[in-house]
Amino acid sequence: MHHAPLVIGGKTLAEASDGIGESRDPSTGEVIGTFARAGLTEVDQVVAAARHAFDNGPWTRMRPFERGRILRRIGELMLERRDDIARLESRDSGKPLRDAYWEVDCSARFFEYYAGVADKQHGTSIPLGRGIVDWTVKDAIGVSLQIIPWNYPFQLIARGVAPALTAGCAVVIKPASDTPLSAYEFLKICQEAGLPDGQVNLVNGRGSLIGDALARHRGVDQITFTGSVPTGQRVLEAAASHAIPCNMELGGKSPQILFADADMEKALPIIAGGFLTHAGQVCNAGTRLLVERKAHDDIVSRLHDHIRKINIGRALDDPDMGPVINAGHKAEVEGFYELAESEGQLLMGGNLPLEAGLAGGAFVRPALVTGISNTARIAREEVFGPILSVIPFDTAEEAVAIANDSDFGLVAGVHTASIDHAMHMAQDLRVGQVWVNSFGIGLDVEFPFGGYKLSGFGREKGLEAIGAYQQIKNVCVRFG
Ligand SMILES: NC(=O)C1=CN([C@@H]2O[C@H](COP(=O)(O)OP(=O)(O)OC[C@H]3O[C@@H](n4cnc5c(N)ncnc54)[C@H](O)[C@@H]3O)[C@@H](O)[C@H]2O)C=CC1
Ligand SMILES: CCCCC(=O)O
Repeated sequence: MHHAPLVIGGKTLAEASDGIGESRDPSTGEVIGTFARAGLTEVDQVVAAARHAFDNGPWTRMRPFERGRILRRIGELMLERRDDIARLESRDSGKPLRDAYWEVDCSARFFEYYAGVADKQHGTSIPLGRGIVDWTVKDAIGVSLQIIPWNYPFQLIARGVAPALTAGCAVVIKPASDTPLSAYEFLKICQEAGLPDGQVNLVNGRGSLIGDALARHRGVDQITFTGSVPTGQRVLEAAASHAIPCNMELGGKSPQILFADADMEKALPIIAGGFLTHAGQVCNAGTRLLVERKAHDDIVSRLHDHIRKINIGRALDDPDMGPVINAGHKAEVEGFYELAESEGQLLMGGNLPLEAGLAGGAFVRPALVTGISNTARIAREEVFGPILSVIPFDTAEEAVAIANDSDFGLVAGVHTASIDHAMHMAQDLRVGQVWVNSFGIGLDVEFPFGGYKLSGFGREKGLEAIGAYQQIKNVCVRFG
């Protein structure tokens, strides 16, 4: 049985003021671990520890290339421990084992990538004429609070913490209570790689209690949040109470646009992967399929054949699709199936695993909804489950209009053989990222990621992410 303690200022605390929480395996419902649940007492302690590390610790004074070496070592240690971390993450979050391996590999890539960026944070020199020298420096913003959701806990810690450390920040991590275990593996790796005490701290606990108190704390200088829109809005209110900047990565209802000229054989697994990965519990899941009318019946029949064969099972057995995160979320997803049935036609796939031992698992079946328009609730609301709304269109202009008619604007996929269609979509879609003949490529940490509209603001990944953790200082010197 795993136990995740708090880590504050380098000290490991097995117990905390809000008691002990339990973490369950979504595949079976079994308790697989416990965690020390921080309360308000530890909120003050953890912010003080991060502040102390930032204001007085060695990281701030270390040369950037030396920071880079420690960041690189963190990535190496992740790869050395990938079996243990992937198995723990697969069990705790319910994602198929191969996806958990991908998550660890991707986390290591974040540290490799930002290790190389650490010593390249140049400022600019601004010409103001003779007798004046003016330049900018990129200063670390201070203490970064990272509020993490349950869908990709290990990877989303890496995604935010790597650029924060690269910029010179100290960090407080607040994981989601459904997936509290892998964050402690991350802390152990940081300590072993030589990261100074207090530079990264960990507090598990209730979002509405410690998440809110941390976001309001005057000792926090910046927040990176990934999660739902309503919680993100609460975090923004808390941040506004002391006027600090936030990176918000919220929900989506991302379109995949299929033109009749696309190579259907190639498009099919991409479209399916877009809404089935991690049982649809991905912020950028492609859950609206906009299909050119003449290809509608063909693709629906191919997709239905595909989802009929989906093997659903225990995450550690590496099925096509594992469970959703918990019984409460399963009930919510099933509520959306009922809604879909009342709004259109529901085509189900997969078979629920009924073996002994799996009855307590939070399994749902993948589904397609047809016979709806983009005004249906099922086409507008984020389900965070494996359900694809299929909507026909007649022209490229209509496809863009439907795609953009959404509260969200995270990503979009376009499947076409026409360069004109591809470029038209890339230009006019109101989303943070457009994929052409692909959707969510492998281990890429190099490009920016983030949304328009209710999908949030700020960018994760790539060189753009560093800016969230820096502020610009200008120095102007007159001489002679
Ligand atoms: N964009 C994304 O990647 C994600 C979206 N979601 C969406 O959110 C829905 C609900 O999932 P939840 O786990 O309840 O997500 P949530 O958005 O409530 O939780 C995300 C994180 O925020 C923390 N939190 C909760 N209340 C807080 C507060 N008042 N102040 C500060 N932090 C707080 C949570 O403890 C967790 O660490 C899902 O069904 C899905 O639709 C959930 C997870 C990830
Ligand atoms: C795989 C990256 C997941 C991103 C997210 O759901 O927030």
